Amino acid sequence: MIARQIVIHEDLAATAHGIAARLVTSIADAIAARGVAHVVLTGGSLGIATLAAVAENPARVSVDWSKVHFWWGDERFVPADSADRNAGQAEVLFAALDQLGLDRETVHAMGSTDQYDCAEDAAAAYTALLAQEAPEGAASPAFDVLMLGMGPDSHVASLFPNHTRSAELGAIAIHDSPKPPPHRVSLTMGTINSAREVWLLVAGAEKAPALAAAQHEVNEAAVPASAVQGTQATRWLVDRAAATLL
Ligand SMILES: O=C(O)[C@H](O)[C@@H](O)[C@H](O)[C@H](O)COP(=O)(O)O
Repeated sequence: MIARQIVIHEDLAATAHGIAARLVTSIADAIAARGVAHVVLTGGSLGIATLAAVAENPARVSVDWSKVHFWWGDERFVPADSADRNAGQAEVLFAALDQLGLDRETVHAMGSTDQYDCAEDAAAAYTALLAQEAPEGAASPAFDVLMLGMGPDSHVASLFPNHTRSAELGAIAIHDSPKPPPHRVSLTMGTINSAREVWLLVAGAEKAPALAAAQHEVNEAAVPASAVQGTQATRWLVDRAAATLL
């Protein structure tokens, strides 16, 4: 049975700290069970606030961070040092974990315009990297936790309503993104839904209609967030303002 859960927290800060505590515990559980943890990170205000909360969570010292692989659900295809890069914004966590054994070789950033001529090439390289770390016969690691923000339009990763979709596994290039910047790399819905647990991080009143729509019926094209599902659990970790229409 796939667990489906909605947890309502008081506000954005409480949501970030609640998710951080849950994440540290889930990572410790994965390492205890399988010797390794694969975690997919997300940008966005709540996504980055969550990483900052992990960086100061007292339980972080109990995790062997050298056994953790960090991946990304999506990335803006911009220069490596652009403030738009999710990977750069996550330094708030990585810098804190450097002292706790984090191996930067297992922080798998998506490619930038410094490395690749086009988003297609960056996506192909990420697809290859996912396959390299995947168990025999799989296209990507069975992510223990895959976190996603959700836009007010119900987009997740860089999968926007009635925009580019792919039935393939791995990462794809996105162009003409309705939200700037226009060029991005994103995991596909199939790869997102291959994760053991998918957590949707949603805060703010402007998200209330999309959060309600995502619970209503599955419609991947019109409401991408509605189609997200982990193989073991799907958790909507939200704040009170986002939950007003539930
Ligand atoms: O790539 C992007 O443009 C953002 O990262 C985006 O996908 C974000 O995760 C959601 O829109 C939620 O963002 P907020 O938490 O800031 O609302």
